[in-house]
Amino acid sequence: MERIAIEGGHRLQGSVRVHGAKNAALPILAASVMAHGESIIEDVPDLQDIRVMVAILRHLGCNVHHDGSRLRVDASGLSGTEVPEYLMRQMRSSIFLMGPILARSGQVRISLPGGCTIGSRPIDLHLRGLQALGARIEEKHGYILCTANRLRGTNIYLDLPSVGATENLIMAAVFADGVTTLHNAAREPEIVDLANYLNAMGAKVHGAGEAKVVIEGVHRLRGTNYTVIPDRIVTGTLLLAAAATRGEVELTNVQPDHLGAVISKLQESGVDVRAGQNTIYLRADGRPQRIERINTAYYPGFPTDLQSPFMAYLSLANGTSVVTESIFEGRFQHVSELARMGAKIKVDMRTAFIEGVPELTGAHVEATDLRAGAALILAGLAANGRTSIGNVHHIDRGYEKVEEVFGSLGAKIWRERPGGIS
Ligand SMILES: CC(=O)N[C@H]1[C@@H](OP(=O)(O)OP(=O)(O)OC[C@H]2O[C@@H](n3ccc(=O)[nH]c3=O)[C@H](O)[C@@H]2O)O[C@H](CO)[C@@H](O)[C@@H]1O
Ligand SMILES: C=C(OP(=O)(O)O)C(=O)O
Repeated sequence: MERIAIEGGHRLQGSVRVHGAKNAALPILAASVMAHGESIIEDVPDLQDIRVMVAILRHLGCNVHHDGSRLRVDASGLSGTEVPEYLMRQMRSSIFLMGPILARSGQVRISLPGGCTIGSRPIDLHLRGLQALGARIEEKHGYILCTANRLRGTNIYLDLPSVGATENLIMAAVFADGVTTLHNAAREPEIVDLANYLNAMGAKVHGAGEAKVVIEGVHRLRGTNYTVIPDRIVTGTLLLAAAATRGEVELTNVQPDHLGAVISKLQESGVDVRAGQNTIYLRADGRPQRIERINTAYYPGFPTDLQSPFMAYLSLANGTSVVTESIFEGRFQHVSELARMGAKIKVDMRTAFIEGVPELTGAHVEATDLRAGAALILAGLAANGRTSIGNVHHIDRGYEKVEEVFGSLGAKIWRERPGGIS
């Protein structure tokens, strides 16, 4: 099994370009099955989840050409309506195929998706929304079969602003008869990106990024050219790693507006962060100041995906910080791994109390999920001595060429493969 090794204690310094967003590219690729004609999608990151999505698209009969970060998808010959279980299980985003395939073909058969084990992650809101649009849903032997001759526009009230349910229902509603209004929709930037892509193909989605999204049904979508937004979670991870190593970095291809809550907390911790139009500069000189409170929340609140990297950073703070995880009930698995590196963190239900220590020490640790893995990289970069991180496949789901990116900023980080090093 591969591991990531880090010789800690080197300041991150320099400039790096942030890749396109996984969580935007995945629903956009799922939406591409709705078009007659080729879409050219730019700045798609080279990640394991993307490779799984490409495998699903090909299985469904789409023509997909992968050329660096440019993907050409032509779904004119879409023939399949079923996503096999072994592909469904490999990532959470396989669920995004449900709305588009149902909308285009009138039928879809899937099983429950995989993805990070950070909580129970039900899909009840996706299913109830599709039922409201007129789909029949049968759940049998671990499979979900959705059928509908025609979907009909309606009012849908989401109990909570789920990102995935909002995306699935917007996509399904694009081909519904009449108008669909989605209330209490999620407002994440990735939803705006999906709506922009759909609209570029001829859809009529209004209000994405607000709590009320209105979708006027259309009959057909055409292919288009589209560039995915920069990854705000990768941006945040790089900023935190630079801050934890008391470094100085400039990130390019970023959208600072998407990171308001994170930049504000970084500033509160005492680092100099300045946002340009598509750049962010950060410089950190000493230990972080403690943060009185971080509460993860739906966008534009503090993103749950940056909770664990921020906690790794705060484990070095001057004083005790308090972090509450409000979105996923199982997203503190990094705590016991950070403890192996000398972090002092106590957890009470959904709140962690992080008593900052002057230094972390390298250790043998395991990534339990994608962002927990990112937190361990960050801790390893700042720690004294050598850290070895296992279960690297989690990290590869969300960070492209992770050791090259950090290496280009001066980190001593490499991948160890059984029988060799690279
Ligand atoms: C591929 C992708 O974009 N993943 C992101 C997406 O995940 P994902 O789309 O899975 O997250 P959701 O916004 O749906 O989940 C938010 C909360 O709603 C609950 N819920 C969700 C759906 C449902 O039918 N019923 C239900 O109860 C979940 O258990 C969770 O507690 O948004 C999360 C929240 O920002 C991020 O952490 C993930 O990185
Ligand atoms: C939780 C995440 O991903 P997924 O929803 O794909 O499991 C994430 O990107 O942090």
